[in-house]
Parts: sequence; structure tokens; C-alpha cells
Amino acid sequence: MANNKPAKPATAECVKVMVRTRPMNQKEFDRGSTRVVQVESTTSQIQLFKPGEPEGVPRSFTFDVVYGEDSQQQAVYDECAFGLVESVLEGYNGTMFAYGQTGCGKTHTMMGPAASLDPSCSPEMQELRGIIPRAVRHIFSFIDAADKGIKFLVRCSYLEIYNENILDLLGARKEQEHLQIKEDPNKGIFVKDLTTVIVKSVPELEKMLFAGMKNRKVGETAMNKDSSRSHSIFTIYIETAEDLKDGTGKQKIKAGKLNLVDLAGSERQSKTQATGARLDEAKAINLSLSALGNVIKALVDGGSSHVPYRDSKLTRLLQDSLGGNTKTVMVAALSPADYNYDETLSTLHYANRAKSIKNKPRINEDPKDALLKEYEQEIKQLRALLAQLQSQGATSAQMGEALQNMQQSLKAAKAADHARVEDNVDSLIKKLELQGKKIKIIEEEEDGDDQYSSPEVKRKKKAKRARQQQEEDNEEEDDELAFQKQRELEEVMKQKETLDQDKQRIAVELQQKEQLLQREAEEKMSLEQVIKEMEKKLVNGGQALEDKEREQARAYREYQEQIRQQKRKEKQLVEEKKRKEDEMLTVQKQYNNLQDEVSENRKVIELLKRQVFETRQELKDYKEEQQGDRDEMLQTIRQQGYDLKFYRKLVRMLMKDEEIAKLKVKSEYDDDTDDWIVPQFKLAAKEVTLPTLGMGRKGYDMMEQEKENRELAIDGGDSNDEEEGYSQQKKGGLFSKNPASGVRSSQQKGINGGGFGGQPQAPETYFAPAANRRGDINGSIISGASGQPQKRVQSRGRAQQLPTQQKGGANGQTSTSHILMSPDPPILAKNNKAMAQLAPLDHNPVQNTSILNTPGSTLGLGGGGNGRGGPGMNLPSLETLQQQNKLQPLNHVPTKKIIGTGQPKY
Ligand SMILES: Nc1ncnc2c1ncn2[C@@H]1O[C@H](COP(=O)(O)OP(=O)(O)OP(=O)(O)O)[C@@H](O)[C@H]1O
Repeated sequence: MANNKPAKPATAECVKVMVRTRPMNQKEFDRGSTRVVQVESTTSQIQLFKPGEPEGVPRSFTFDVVYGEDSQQQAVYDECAFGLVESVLEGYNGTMFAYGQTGCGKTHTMMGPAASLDPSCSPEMQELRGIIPRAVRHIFSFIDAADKGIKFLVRCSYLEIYNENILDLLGARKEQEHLQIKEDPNKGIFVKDLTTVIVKSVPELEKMLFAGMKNRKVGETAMNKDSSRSHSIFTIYIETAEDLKDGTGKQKIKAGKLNLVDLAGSERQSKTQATGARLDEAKAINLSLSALGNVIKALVDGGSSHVPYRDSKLTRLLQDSLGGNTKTVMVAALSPADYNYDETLSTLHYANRAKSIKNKPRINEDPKDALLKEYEQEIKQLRALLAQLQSQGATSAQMGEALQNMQQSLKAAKAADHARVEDNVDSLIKKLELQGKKIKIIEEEEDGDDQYSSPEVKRKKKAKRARQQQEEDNEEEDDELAFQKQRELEEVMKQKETLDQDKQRIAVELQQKEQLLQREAEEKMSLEQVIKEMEKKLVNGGQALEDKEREQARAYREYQEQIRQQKRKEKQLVEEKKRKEDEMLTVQKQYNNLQDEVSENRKVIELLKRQVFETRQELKDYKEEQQGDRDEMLQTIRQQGYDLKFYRKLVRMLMKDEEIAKLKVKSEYDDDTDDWIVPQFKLAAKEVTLPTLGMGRKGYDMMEQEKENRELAIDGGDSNDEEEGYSQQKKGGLFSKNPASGVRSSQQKGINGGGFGGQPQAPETYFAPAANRRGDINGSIISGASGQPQKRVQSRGRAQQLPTQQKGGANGQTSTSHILMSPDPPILAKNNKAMAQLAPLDHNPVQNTSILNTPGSTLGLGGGGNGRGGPGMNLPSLETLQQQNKLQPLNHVPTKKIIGTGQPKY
């Protein structure tokens, strides 16, 4: 596998798009839905029939692969994911993402039914497993079949994007901990502090996958019992190290990354009946999917140099997969029912566009941040250290032996010394005994000597004295000897003392050496342990399989490759046949007689007519889709208006306008965290000194504590009614436009027909003393439509510029534009952009003052300023625009983009 050839230059390849239709579900059967989707596998086409027009000309789309209602998970994997996973194992980055309306089978395709993921489920159930669990097995079967010399390091991470926040599905962190996206020249875009886990086998990787799945946000909606409420990304990182066969001892390292993305489904509130938290989730989901649509649009249109990756966390994380260095496969999931025609058409448009995205995938060779490289180097260093220690260990052993010898020789020396001292003592004792004897004899002689002794006695005495003299002489000699011996003895005693000291010193040294040896041995053991642990992280190729099994696995992969090639050939043959038929048609056209030519021309006219018809259809689709979006957006805007007013009222009850204005000026909007940064503030009471409220944990805790310790007493309220009203509001969304919530109907407020520029209302502005209009919310929204770029919401200093008195509101009366104390400015900002899309393309705020509540006007957004002191604005109806030739499909205007709460459209 390894070679020294330079890496091939990256060649562009398009995103592969596969479309899959799920079977009709019970709800669709129950409502008597009919099928409007037809799948043509041989030509890879999807035909979509307009509901109620089964004989009509269908809309036709061609994709890389298409699947009907009876498609099998195995076939989907083999055709769509197998090649991608193999590429990742070769060192490419790969991404597979599932897109589609809620409840259409994204999770089914990516993961499979929950029951199929149970490790102990039946083989039939296992057949229903989706792409992700199959990819897990595929990766390890590849590793098992690889050459034994190749080392693999496999890791995984799992995250979800919930309400525009990134959460770690594998980490032990608290749910509130939102992770940040960062960019690094080596790593590219990455999520800081995201948990990555090293895995060595299928069960280990599956364990991580299932653990993460359990943490995902899932909820019930009217469209899907187990609807994913977040986008999830399961990533498998695979690094391989292979020795180069050029004798240099160098290694080739490759690092592939596989992103498996299960997006949350696009949804219409009218169908899902989402309220409260579900509605908030839906808004976040639709906004990020709109941002994804805008990125795809910008990439495909080619004209726009700016691709808005930063508009959402999802697009930022998928940056490399869309127009980057990744091989990408998109799975579009469809419902076959007429009830979902609009959403299906929208998904098909989306998928059709994605087909044209060009990526430049390349193998990641010797990446600087390869962990495997790091591990390999560490292991090498540890081995060297161990070798060194081992060599030191041998010296230590010798030293130990020497010490032992020394100990023995010491013992021997000690014994010899002992003997010598003992000898000396013996001779000394002998000497002393001799002296004692001498003294005794002399005493005896002195006692018995007199002048009357016989000659014999005298002779004996004389002989005795002579002997004594002799002995005395000898004794003198002995004294000298004894003295000498004494000195020797002292010398020996001294030596003994020195020897004892040496002995003690050597014993201490010996003990120290033994401790050192012990430490070295322990160190060696722990080092061996570390190396073992490090090596355990790496998986060797071909570990688990016998040669025969490895052969079988290889043969299986080759077989898969053959099937894929065969399918590719089949497709080529079909295309070739079609091309030949077209050619024949052309040849016939050239050589037939006039009559034939006329008939051919008729055919051409028919074809052109059909094309005109299709184009008209398309225009109509666009109009309808836009109308749907517009309705959804208006609904959302109304909803947000109610929320906003409620918050505003509440805040005004708690704080003075001037206080809010002051705080607003000092606050800043942080794009990274998508939240306001409010400075610390103190409410200095006249008599009581309140503590400084920090916006950190402590400040919030204090506020929370304060809330805990107080009760909401509403003046004149009946407690039962209050309870009921609250629970109803909760059910219908705390701020939903529900009669139970106490919000008046839209007719009462003059929203219908005349739009938001309806009847005058009681003043509700914070800043303006002048009368305010119902249109004030939209005043701030319209400012986006005035052609002013609104990239970021920056509040600092703006409040001081406003209010601005303006003429030309919805009904021509004086109105006041001002900054709203919005509880959720980003949503307003995004809606500004959305409303910008709704404006006529050549809209000029000054010129459009005349279009006011005219008959047929569908959208009357009046009363607000455009932030430049210009007049307010109403939008004309679509018919009016069409008549004025001002309406074009949005994809003709690369600089504009849609951000709305409906399903993204083109
Ligand atoms: N190809 C299919 N064959 C059989 N059943 C399917 C198929 N696709 C989807 N389903 C079933 O349809 C239901 C909804 O599918 P799924 O949850 O995968 O939708 P989804 O697109 O992920 O929805 P959401 O966006 O709400 O999460 C599930 O019960 C699933 O088993």
C-alpha cells in the first residue's frame, strides 16, 4: 500500500446526491393521501406529480442514485456509503448528510430503527441498521483485513447543534456548557474541548455511538413521534501508519475523517403544530437549514465571492464538506404523499442544487496534527529509554555482584583480623603468665635462703640463681617482645576500628544501591506498562483474522467493487443508449423529407411547449413556495411581536425606560456566543443599598434566589383563573397568539389585510413620548429592506440616535421609529434579512412611499422607520409586482438571501 509517489493533486468532484422515498405512513393512509412521487431507478430520475393532476406532466429531477419505497438498507449502504468509507480509510475526509422534511426517513437512513441497534437483536432486525452502524463495522473489517504491518488509530466524537448551541454528546459536561467553534491552520475548523474517544473495536465504537444517541434531543410532533430536535454529527477519525518499503525506515501517515450528519427536519408549524419549546426548536432548525440553503446557493451560483458559512453553526461545521476538501454525499429523504407535495418539491430543488457543488478532495498525508505520529514517536522514545535503562540495569547487576564479592571479602578480612588480634592477645597472656611465674620463683627463693645451708643446698641455690639470672635475662628479652606485641595489638585494634567504619559505610552504600536498583526496576516496569498502554491504543492491521478470513474479507470488498463498477457500466449504457437515440433523431431529422421535417419540427414545438409549460410551472412553484414562506414568516413575526410586547411590558414594570436605555447603550451583542453581554449594574435604592449584580454566575444565582423567595401576586386576579390561564398559555406556548393567553386576535389589532401598519395603538415605546403605531416592530424590520447591509447587530450607541420622527407610515400618519428592547435581537436581525427577501427587488425606501394599503395589497408593513429617517413602507401584492415586471425568482439575485422560518426555497 505504501509508496513514495507524490500525492496526487486534488481534482474537483461534485457532491453526490442520493434521493430516497420512504413508504406511506399510517397517518397519510388515514387521511386518504395519494402517491405523487415516482422513482425511476434505471434512469435515476424522480418524477413528482402535482396533487390532483395524475395525468399532468410531472416535474422531473435526475440524481446520482434514487431509491423507492421498498429500498433495503444494505443496498443503500453499498451504493452510497461504501465507497465514501473506503475513501476515508485511504486518507480522505468524507461527509454524509441527510436532509429532508421532518418524518421522511433521515434518521432511518443514517441510523436505522432504535430496536435494530440493540446488540442482541435478531439478524432480521440487524438488517434494518442504517449507514452509521454499518460504517462502524466496515471500518473495523477493513482494519482486520489490512496488512499486519499497518497501524491504525481510530477515534470518535459526537456532537449536536441544539437551538444554535453546540453540545458534546460524549462528554461528562453539563448540558448548559456550549462549545465554541475555532479555526486552526493545521486542524482547520474544529470544536474546542469536544470529547474524542480512542476506540479499538466494533463494540467500543458502537458503545460510544449508542451512548451519544441517548443524549440527543428527540421530541414528539404531529409529523413524527421521535423527531430529532437537533442536528447531530458523529465523526470517526482514522489515522494509518505504514512503513515505507524504501529502506529509509520512514513511515507514511494518513488521516481520514468521516462526518456522519443527521440533520433535524425542516418543518412547517402549521403541520407539526409545534408550540412552546418545540416551536423555538423549529425556528432554530429552519433558520440553520435556510443558512445551509444559502451556502449551497452561493456555491452553485458561482457569481458571489462571499459564501455565508458564518451564518449558522451548522454551515460553519460543514464548511469543509461544502466547497472544501471533502468527499460529500447528500441523502435527501422524501415523503411520497400528496399531502407533503410542497415540502417534497422544495427538498428536490434543494438536492438538485447541491448536485452542482464542487469539492476538491485530497488525501491527508503526513498531517502535522496526526496523533498516531505523536504516539509512534513517543513509543520510540520510551523504547530507547527502556533500552538505556536495561543497559544500566546490567551494570547495576554487575555492581551488585561486585558488592556481594566485596561483602564476602570483607567477611574474610574481618575473620582474619579477628584471628590476628586473638593471637596477639594469647601471646600477651602467655607473656603475663611467664612474668607471674618469674615473680613467684623469686619470692620463693628469697623466702628460703640462709647462711647455714649445706653445700649441696648452696650448689642447688647457686644453680637456681644462675638459672634465675638466665631467666631474668630472658625475661628482659620477653619484656621487649611484650612491649612490641602491645604496640601491635593497639595497631590491630585501630585497624579493627577502621574496618568497622568501612564496614558500616559499605553497608550504607549497599543499601542505597539496592534502593536504586529497586527504583530502576519499578521505573522499568512502569515504562513497560506505559509502552503497553500506548501500543494498546493502536490497532494493528490483520489482527483479528486468520489468513483465510482475511482473504474472504478482501474478496467481499472486491466483489462489492465489481458490483459498483457493473452498476456504473449499466448506467453508462443507459446514457449511451439515450444519446444514440438522440443522435438517430437528429440524423433522421437531417435526412427525412419535408413532411418528416415538419413533423420533426412539430415535435420540437411540442418539446418547446413542454419546456415553456415546465418553466411556467416552476415559476408558479416558486410563487407558491414564496407565499408559503411568507405566511410562515408573518406568523413567526406576529408570534415574536407578541412575545416581544410581553417581555417589554414585563421589563418596563421592573425598570424605568431611562435605565433600560442606559443599559442598552452599554451592552454589546456577541456574535460568537450569540448572546448579549450586559455590563454589571447596580440599582442604588434611596434607602437600601443593593448589592452589585454581576452578570456572572454569582449575579444570576442572586437573582434566581431572589425570584425563589418572592411570589407573584397579581392585583385583583382570581387564583383559579390565573392557574388555568397560565397552564393554557404554557400549553399553547407562553406567548402564543392564543385567546387563552390574553392576546387579542389579529383582526382586533388590524394586522390582517393592512398588515402591521394597522390601527393606532396606545403608546408603547420606551423612548418616544409621541404616539406610537402598531407597525413599530416592523419599522425596525423594514430597515433591513432599505438596502442597508445588516451584517451584525450592534447596539452600542444606537439608542442615542433614536427616536427619529418620520412621516409616511402605513396610513400616512406620523409615526416614530425607535430601537426596541428586544429580548431576542438575533431573531429580529435574521427576520430583517428575511423581510429583505420579501421586498421588491428594486425596492427603494424613498420611492415606495406610495404603495399604501392599496386594494389587493397582501402585505402592509407600515408605520416603521428604516433607520435612516426615511418613510415607512408597504409591500405590494405579488400580482402588482408581476404586472410591474419586478418579480424575479430569488435565485436570480445572488446578493440577496432567504432567511426565514419556512422551508428553504430557491
Ligand atoms: N425507508 C423507510 N422504510 C421504512 N420506514 C421508514 C423509512 N424511512 C422512514 N421510515 C419510518 O418513518 C418514521 C420517521 O422516520 P425518521 O424518524 O427517520 O424521520 P426523520 O426524517 O429523521 O424525522 P425528523 O426530522 O423529525 O427527525 C420512522 O418511524 C421510520 O421508521
